[in-house]
Amino acid sequence: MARPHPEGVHAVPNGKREQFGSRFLSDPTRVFQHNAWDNVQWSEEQAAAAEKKVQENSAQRVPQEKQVDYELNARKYWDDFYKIHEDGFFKDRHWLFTEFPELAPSPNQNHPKSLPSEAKRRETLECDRSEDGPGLAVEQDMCLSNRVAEKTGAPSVEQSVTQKPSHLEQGAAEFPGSSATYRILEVGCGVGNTVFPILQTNNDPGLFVYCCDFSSAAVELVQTNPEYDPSRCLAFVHDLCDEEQSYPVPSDSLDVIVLIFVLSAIVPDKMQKAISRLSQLLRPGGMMLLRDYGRYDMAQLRFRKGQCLSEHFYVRGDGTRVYFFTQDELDTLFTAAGLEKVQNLVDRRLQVNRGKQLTMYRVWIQCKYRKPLLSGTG
Ligand SMILES: C[S@@+](CC[C@H](N)C(=O)[O-])C[C@H]1O[C@@H](n2cnc3c(N)ncnc32)[C@H](O)[C@@H]1O
Repeated sequence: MARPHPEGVHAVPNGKREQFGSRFLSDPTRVFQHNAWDNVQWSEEQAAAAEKKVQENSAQRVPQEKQVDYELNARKYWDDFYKIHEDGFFKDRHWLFTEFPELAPSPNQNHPKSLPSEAKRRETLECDRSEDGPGLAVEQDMCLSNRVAEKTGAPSVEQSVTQKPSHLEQGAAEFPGSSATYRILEVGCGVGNTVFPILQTNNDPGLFVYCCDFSSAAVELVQTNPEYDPSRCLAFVHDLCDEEQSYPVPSDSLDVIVLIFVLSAIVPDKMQKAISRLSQLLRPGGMMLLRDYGRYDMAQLRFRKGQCLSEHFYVRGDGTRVYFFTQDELDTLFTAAGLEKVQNLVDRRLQVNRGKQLTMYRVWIQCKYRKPLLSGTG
């Protein structure tokens, strides 16, 4: 262990794998010279202060009837979020291919986005969002998605919510993307900030990308994106907590499943079932990839009293919810689903607002878990 610095940061020890970049703060007087510092480790004092802050902001819980509303109307709160922000909120994440090369095992090296510069990567290695966006109820417009469905041949929003994929009913081998040789599913895809970089970067002709979200507003934005190509991609509405709803692919059919800042959005007691169901879709040797919020991330410390739903689970001002994980919790979720650990890392980053002279300590967790080659998973 390197010696803690009095200001709470110190450089990583020599020889440690530089997973998340390599700008280390060894001289704290230089903190405002760059926008971000990598692999920042916390002092005991800083960790204790974070724990105290969380104890304080979780002392008063959201009343039970409001908790029920946030659960029952979770989809509506996210729909409202996307109707307000459309596709302007989350940034495209071209760092994906550095952290998760499984998404583009044979990338087109000529594509400008396939090999992100370190500067670009620093800029985008986060999922930042407003914690207190206004909640605004807007009536759903299902017609747009149905017009899109007509144009693209994709299932309409209503169809994809209510219809079971026919191949599952009939046991047929045909399903969307069944002729592909490399299948990726992104769950909780939002407006496609992961999907479109994958489609741009991974030029494997055998690639097929499925992506889903329970917000029909988000899925519409994916389907209406000029880069949406139904011969390579299927966007559909799906609630990963809904055990009655089938995915449009059979068991053991996916090479990769991606979860980027989505597991944290669901209620903790539904996480295990959701991961176990997804695990069944992976082919033996297939990988589940996750990046999500870590315990004591700045976003957790910023919550005010009265926004806590249960331990480490909070509701934002706009009604969307977020959980802050430990590495062990994620390990338990994945291993209980029959997967084996390939990677489980914590990324501690110090972001700096040089104009306002502010420091922000971010904590993200990144995991890769594989379905064993010979197993009875589940
Ligand atoms: C923080 S956003 C991340 C979006 C996207 N993965 C990205 O990184 O840009 C969380 C996403 O999860 C979706 N989501 C939340 N709960 C879900 C559920 N039960 N089933 C499917 N999607 C869900 C939300 O609609 C939202 O798009």
